Amino acid sequence: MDIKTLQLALALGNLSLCAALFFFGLEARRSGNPARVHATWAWAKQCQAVAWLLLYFRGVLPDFLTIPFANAVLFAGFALDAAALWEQAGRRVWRSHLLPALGVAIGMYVGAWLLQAPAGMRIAIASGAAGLFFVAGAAALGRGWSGGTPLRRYLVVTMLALSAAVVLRGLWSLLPEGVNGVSTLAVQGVGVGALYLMMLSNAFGYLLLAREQAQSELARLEVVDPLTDVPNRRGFYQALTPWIALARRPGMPTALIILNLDQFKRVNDSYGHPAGDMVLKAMVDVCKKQLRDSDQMGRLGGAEFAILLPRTSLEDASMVAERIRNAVAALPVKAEKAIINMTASLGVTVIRAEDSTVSLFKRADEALQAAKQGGRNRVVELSHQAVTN
Ligand SMILES: Nc1nc2c(ncn2[C@@H]2O[C@H](COP(=O)(O)OP(=O)(O)OP(=O)(O)O)[C@@H](O)[C@H]2O)c(=O)[nH]1
Repeated sequence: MDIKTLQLALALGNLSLCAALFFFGLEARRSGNPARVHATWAWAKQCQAVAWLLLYFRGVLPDFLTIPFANAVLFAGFALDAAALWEQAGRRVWRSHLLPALGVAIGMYVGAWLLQAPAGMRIAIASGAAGLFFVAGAAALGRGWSGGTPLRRYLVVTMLALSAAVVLRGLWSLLPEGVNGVSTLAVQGVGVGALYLMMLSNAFGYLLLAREQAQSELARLEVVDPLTDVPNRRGFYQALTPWIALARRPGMPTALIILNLDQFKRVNDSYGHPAGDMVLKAMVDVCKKQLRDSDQMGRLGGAEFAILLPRTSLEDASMVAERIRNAVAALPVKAEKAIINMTASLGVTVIRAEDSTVSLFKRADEALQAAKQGGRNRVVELSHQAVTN
């Protein structure tokens, strides 16, 4: 395959990825889920498609377009490829490293062109820059090496090998012509072929990271409440299980508080659902400020929360609950249209040796219902006696 055909294949390959990303974004917007994550990768593909097209038309279009400009756009595309991989790997700090590197690469290449340096020098600069950005991308994939899948490791090794091929092709161009008896065309072919394979490896690597990120987000949402960012019922039960087992052994008890915001339905009805959401988030912040790091708060659903207090007696847990009740009542929540005053009712109990999750929550719920029936804005411990109001 000659170089021109490979350049055209690279342009078309990147263009088809651009088209796929465009339609992916369209679908996402239609389903009300705007695709924000793929923007960097889409830019990378657009830059590369434009650059390869310009390179393909070398000799037809003016030199400044097909040499310095095309290469600068190509470097930007490679840098953005690496950036997209780093973003998918969860590290967005790439800009501080990749942007200066891109600036240096473009500066060196354009400088060499303006100074009319030999073509071999320009090729070496371009290959070095490309190799650097490819290694940066491979490093993003390689972050998960120890726990990585064989596919991930294969892609890292492939990308590193292709980076090495690209850099060696650049170094070869610095050698005096004819030294090795290898045809220049063959070496050029290896270089552009490596770039083609890199386009494919990069796409696989990117999609692999995107899939892993989506999977870990799904796994997180199974146990975390997306609104308040505390464990949901399932997550809270998971955190509770070892403490129920531990309650069968002698030692300090573990306490459980159930908190329900009073008349929360009225907030939604009067100020709207978004205001209700703001109140829920604010309540979590208020409660967390009253808790120790070792305590665990979860959202059981609606306006109901549970708080686990390891190594805490019933008396101490009631004091904490009372502190929370005071804090909730003392802090008005600023919503868009109003300042909302809230109160909360709380039921407190400790885990007993014979408890199961069901019996524990039944008791805590009885205490909570007693607080509601006693007039709300109060704490009741399992003895069903209101300790305060
Ligand atoms: N804004 C918002 N509201 C929610 C959410 N989940 C449930 N709700 C609403 O929360 C309200 C729960 O009210 P309840 O706890 O049953 O009752 P209440 O009005 O607080 O009254 P008492 O508990 O008896 O004091 C219902 O109106 C639900 O529609 C949510 O995620 N956001």
